Formats: sequence, C-alpha cells, structure tokens
Amino acid sequence: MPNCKTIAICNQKGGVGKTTTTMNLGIGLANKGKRVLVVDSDPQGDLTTCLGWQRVDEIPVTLATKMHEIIRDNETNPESGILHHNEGVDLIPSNTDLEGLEMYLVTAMSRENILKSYLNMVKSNYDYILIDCRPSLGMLTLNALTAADSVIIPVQAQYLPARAMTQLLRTVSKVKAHTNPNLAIDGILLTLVDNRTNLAKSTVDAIRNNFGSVVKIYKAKIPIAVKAAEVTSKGKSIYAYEPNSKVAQAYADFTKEVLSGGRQKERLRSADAR
Ligand SMILES: Nc1ncnc2c1ncn2[C@@H]1O[C@H](COP(=O)(O)OP(=O)(O)OP(=O)(O)O)[C@@H](O)[C@H]1O
Ligand SMILES: [Mg+2]
Repeated sequence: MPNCKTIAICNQKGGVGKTTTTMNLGIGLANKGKRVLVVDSDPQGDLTTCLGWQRVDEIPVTLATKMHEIIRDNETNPESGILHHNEGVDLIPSNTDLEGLEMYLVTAMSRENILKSYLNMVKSNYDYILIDCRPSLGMLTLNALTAADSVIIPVQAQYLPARAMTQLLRTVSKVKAHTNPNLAIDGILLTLVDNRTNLAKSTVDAIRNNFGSVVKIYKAKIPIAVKAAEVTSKGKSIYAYEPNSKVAQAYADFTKEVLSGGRQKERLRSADAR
C-alpha cells in the first residue's frame, strides 16, 4: 500500500496565509499527479469557501460530523460527505458546527486522537493529506498535530514572530512528548513577502537568524500580491486564476520543494517539552 503523508499547515497567528497555502499546495500536488485530500479544520470554513462552497452552513456532512461519528463509535461510510474539487483535490469541509465539536472534545476520551482515528480510515486513498488549522493552539490544532506526520508553518514576513514561534515550537514539543513522538517540522514558508521594502528584507533575515538553525526555511517565498488575495473568492487555485503570476510560480516552486521531501534541520527534541 502506498504511503500517505499527512501535513498540518499551522500557525496560531491569524492571517498568515495558512488557508491560501493549503489550497495552493494541495492543488499544486494534485497537478503533479498526487492524490490529495485537504481538510478544513477551522470552524470559519475559509478553506471550504475558498474552494468554492460558499454556503458552508448548508453543507450536511462536515469534519464535525465525521469526528462525532468517531467519538460515538458509529458505523458509517468514512468516505461519505467528502467533496471533490474540479482541480483534482478532495475536501472535508467545515463550518461553525466544528466550534461545538471543539468544546465537546475537551471532555471526550482520547480527545487528541479523534481526527487521527478518522483520517486513518481514508488515508489509503491519498498520497497527501493537508490539514488547514485554525489560528489557535486549542483542541482542534492538537488533533491536527496528533494526526500529522509533519508541520509546515506559514510565517508572514512582515515582522519577527518571535513569541508566537516559540509558543508554537513548544506546543510541537509537547505533542511529540505526549501523543505523536514522530511529528516533524518540515519547515517555515515565508508568506506575504513584499520584496520592495527594506523592512521585509530585514525581517526575512531576522527569521533566518532566529529560526534557521532549528527549522528549515523553504527557498520559495510567497510574494504579497492582489491576485493572491482575490483568488480566495474565486473557488479556484492561483494556477487556474492567474497562471503566469509570481504567486503561481512561487507556489509551484514551493510544491516542488514539498515533493522533494526533506526534514533536515529538524532538531527539536521531545526533551525540550516543558
Ligand atoms: N500572497 C498573498 N498576497 C496578498 N494577500 C494574500 C496572500 N496570501 C493570502 N492573502 C490574503 O490574506 C488574508 C489571509 O490569508 P489566509 O486566509 O490564507 O490566512 P490564514 O492564516 O489562513 O488566516 P486565519 O488565521 O484567519 O485562518 C486573506 O484575505 C487572503 O486572501
Ligand atoms: Mg485560515
């Protein structure tokens, strides 16, 4: 059976490009012939909307439905309710129902393992599963990190995210110590990069100096561009919306780096967990 790699796209900081990256990496991988499932793990349902399902609250089967089924041990078809996007990715959608599920998780048995248990039922159908995390380090993100083989951290290249990164790296260490010893950090993806400003350049340098020895930083950098912001309301990827743009090229380069794998420089040890 072919191996499936599950990647959580994670940063508790809001608006750093997690959803845009999940969508364009997912479709980038599908364009390279990979079987891809993207999972919307944010009750805002942004990934679901970006992929073209505008009325998220009318979607009958969502990630919350699937996770409830696991918690209640209901026998159902794990593949039912998975949506198919015409650019070749499958989607497990979400809406505000996931908010209630997250609260419910707090008291559930094996609460960090629910998403993993579900994804284990469908992962043989895929080469990659990408989980778009919500901007917090709550139960849903802990479920994503427990289900994942690795984490990609989009970082907005406009200020030094020192505190948020330290918190995130500590959370990854805790997850490694408690629920997922093999979790790796694949790397930091610099997003919303404005190459014209000195601030962006010095911030990119500062991110490299501060975290480059601990976590790999992808060579590809995603430029800030109006087209990238527009595409999120079009229901299609940047490759379909603006194929010749710098953002499309950057996401294609990033996709190639992800395909070539690489977990080098990941020196975070579970012993670091506090
Ligand atoms: N390269 C880019 N250039 C310009 N705007 C972008 C770019 N990438 C994303 N955006 C816009 O920035 C905003 C935040 O992006 P996105 O929703 O992907 O971030 P997020 O980290 O998922 O946010 P949240 O934390 O709310 O889930 C969106 O309005 C999006 O359209
Ligand atoms: Mg998002």
